[in-house]
This record gives sequence, structure tokens and C-alpha cells, in this order.
Amino acid sequence: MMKNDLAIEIGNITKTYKVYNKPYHKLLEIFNLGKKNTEINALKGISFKVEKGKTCGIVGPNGSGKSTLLQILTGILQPTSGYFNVKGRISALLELGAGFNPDYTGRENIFLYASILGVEKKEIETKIDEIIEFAQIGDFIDRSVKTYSSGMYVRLAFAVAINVDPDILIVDEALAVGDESFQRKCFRKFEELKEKGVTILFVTHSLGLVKQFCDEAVLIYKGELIEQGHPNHVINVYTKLIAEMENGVKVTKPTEKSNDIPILGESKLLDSKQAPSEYRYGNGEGKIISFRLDGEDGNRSRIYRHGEKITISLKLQYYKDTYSSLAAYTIKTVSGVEITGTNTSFEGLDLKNYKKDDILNVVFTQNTILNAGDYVVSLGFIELVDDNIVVMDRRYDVLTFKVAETKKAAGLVDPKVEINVSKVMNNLTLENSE
Ligand SMILES: Nc1ncnc2c1ncn2[C@@H]1O[C@H](COP(=O)(O)OP(=O)(O)OP(=O)(O)O)[C@@H](O)[C@H]1O
Repeated sequence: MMKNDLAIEIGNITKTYKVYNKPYHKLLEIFNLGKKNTEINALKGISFKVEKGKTCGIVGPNGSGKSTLLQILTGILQPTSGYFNVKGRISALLELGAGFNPDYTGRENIFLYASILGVEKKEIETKIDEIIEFAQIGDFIDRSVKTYSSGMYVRLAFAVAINVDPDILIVDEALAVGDESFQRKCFRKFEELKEKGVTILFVTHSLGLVKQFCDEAVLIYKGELIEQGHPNHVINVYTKLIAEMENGVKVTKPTEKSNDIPILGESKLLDSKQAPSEYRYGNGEGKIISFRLDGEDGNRSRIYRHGEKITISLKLQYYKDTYSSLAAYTIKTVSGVEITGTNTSFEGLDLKNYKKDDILNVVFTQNTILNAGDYVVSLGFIELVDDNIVVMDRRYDVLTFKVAETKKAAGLVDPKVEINVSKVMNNLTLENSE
């Protein structure tokens, strides 16, 4: 029995595809004339749970097994071994318009698609206007869907999938097809479903979306679950994995946060539950040996007022002769949305020809353009080899700071607006001038 607060439970799921080079190879195998297939292990023992009402993002490089997993959860594929439990009505948007009959009209397909999702005709009749309105495909609703553009297809499929009152919604990257205004509409609908307590599982290559919408994330690589947890942490691990893949370094499973270099400056402003912990990686050929954050007039409290100048100082050490390198920082919200950041190279400053054991101080000074809130700083020390980035030391989420509410404002960034109000004329002069 699955625990009450769970919506999805996946236990040790594996999926092996058998691939035959020639169609008759399968036949030979059936008649026991030798093993003729190649096995592709798309999923190798995946286990995780998603609590009711949570939105969970699944990320991972191409071919990791993400779609295979979703297809198993929606019953399109059978797992080779393992089990899963899902609680409630599942609605899914997998491949583009999967479940549509091209010869049926849009309207007919709504009924067909809904019946695949297990929704009764009567229920759909009460929702059909809403679905058609959401899909915004005008008169095309009564034409056969083979005349639809790919955007229309996905709009209609999405309109059905999210308007059938699912308990669990599963979406596989399909949103990328719709135009921007439709995407925004879908995300508003996502928010609405989230508020209603719907559990959402979605695969995406957009890390920004994961940070923005997900309560948690899962990273799958080569059929294995590499990491699960807070989106910001999972994305840090994923970014490391991408860097390792690009640099041809053997991909390693994440280790616990590193504490090998003492962190200067001690004020932790967020409580330990809220504050992301440091996530560090790199080839170690250069290191950020220390860093600090200062406000104006020796303010080291890490609480700043609007517009206060802050300096981010990095002490870098080279462990080999390095022709070209850069130092970088980014500022993110606690949930991981990047707000600003730069590096020495973007600012036109080349760190060229430093030798083994050289130590540099790099000091970035900027105005706090941020509105009140808690922020997280990440640092990087990178070697540039033929314009490729080689991570020597990346220290994500090493510092937190707060901008105090000294002024009310909306959003994250203070536009430093100048306002000019001038009276043109009053009502009396207006009437007289007419
Ligand atoms: N029908 C199939 N027959 C054989 N191999 C398959 C089949 N479908 C998928 N695979 C293989 O299984 C692995 C996982 O594929 P899957 O499509 O699940 O990955 P993915 O993470 O969704 O990738 P992407 O991000 O590119 O959509 C890949 O190696 C893929 O080539």
C-alpha cells in the first residue's frame, strides 16, 4: 500500500529494449537459433517518490531515459522489471498529439483523447466549450486534425490534458512546440492546477522552468537516477555533469558538499533549512582559495540597503601555468533563478599568462540593484582553452546576503526609476480652452 501523502511511487524500474539489426533476426531468436539482439538498458533501476501536490521536474541529457519513464507511468510501455504506483486520475501530454486520429475532426478527437485518458463522454460534454476555448484553434475545431499545424495539434492536446481534472499531470517537453503566449497560458494553468493540489511531473530541457515551477527535481543520466532534491541543487549537479561531459571528464556521481576550504565571513542570514549549501566541483588546476562580500564603509553584515555598493572579492590560486582564464560570479534567488552575474572576460578584462603558484585578488564592485529579499552568490574560476570552458573551480551557493526592505517595490530588480510629475492644466483651464 502506498502512503497516503504520496501520488507516485516508482520502485526499481528497469527497461531493456531489444534491438535487432535485421527483421529476420527476431525470428531466428524466436526459433532458438541464437541470440541476435542488442540490448539497450534505457532504465537501470530507477526509484523515487513524489508527494501529492508537488511539481517534480525530470532533467537529464538526451537519451537518458526520461521519456521511457513517463511512457511507463502512463501505461504506454511495460517495464522490464520493477513496479510503480500512481494514485488518482493521470492525464498526460506525451508525444505531439499522441492519441489523435488524423481523420477525425478536432471536436471528435477531444472525445477520443479524453476516453484514452479515462474520462466519460458525459463529463467531456460539460467541459468541451472550455477545452475549445483554451485551444484557440477557431473554426479548425470542426476540420480533420491532419490539416492542423503542429502548434494547433499541441494546443488541442494540451487543452484536453489539463481540462479533464487530473490528479496527476504528466508532460513531456511538449510545451516547447506552442508559441510564447500559449506557453504562458499553460503555465498559468499549471499554477492553477498546483493550487488545486494536482501533482505534476514534467520532463524539460529548460532548467529555468524547473527552477521557476518545480518543488523538486530528479536528474536521470544513462538510465540511472543521479540526484533528487531541491531544484537548485539538482540543477547544480546537472550543470556539473554537463561540464564534465563537455570536457570529456569521466562523469562522477555527486559527493556531499565540500568543506575543504574554510569559508571566510560567517554570517548565515538564512536559516540552514532555507539556505542552499555549497556545491563545489572542478579539475583543481586553479582554486578559489577564499572570498568575501563587503558593503559600504566596512559593512560585513551581509545585510544591505537599496543601492548600497557591494564588493565580491575572490582570491585565486593557479596550480599550473594558464594562458587564459576568467573569474565569474552570479547572484541568484534562493530558489535558484539567476538574476545577474558577470565575469572578467565579459567585462573586457583578460586574465592572461599566469604561472603556477600565482595568486590573484579579483574584486567585483556593483550596486545592489536588487529589491528586498534573500540572495545567493556563486563563484567560478575557469580556464579558457580554444574558447572552451574548462572548470577549474566552481563554488555554487557559497554566500548568502539580504537586501533589507528600505523601500517598497515589485519584482526582484530596482529599476532606479526617475519620476517626473508635472501639472499641465487644471479642469477649469481645460474647459476654458475648449
Ligand atoms: N523503441 C525503442 N527501441 C530501442 N531503443 C529505444 C527505444 N526508445 C528509446 N530507446 C533508447 O532508450 C534510451 C532512452 O531513451 P529516451 O527517449 O527515454 O530518453 P530521453 O531522456 O527521453 O531523451 P530525450 O531528451 O532526447 O527525449 C536511448 O538510448 C534510446 O535510444
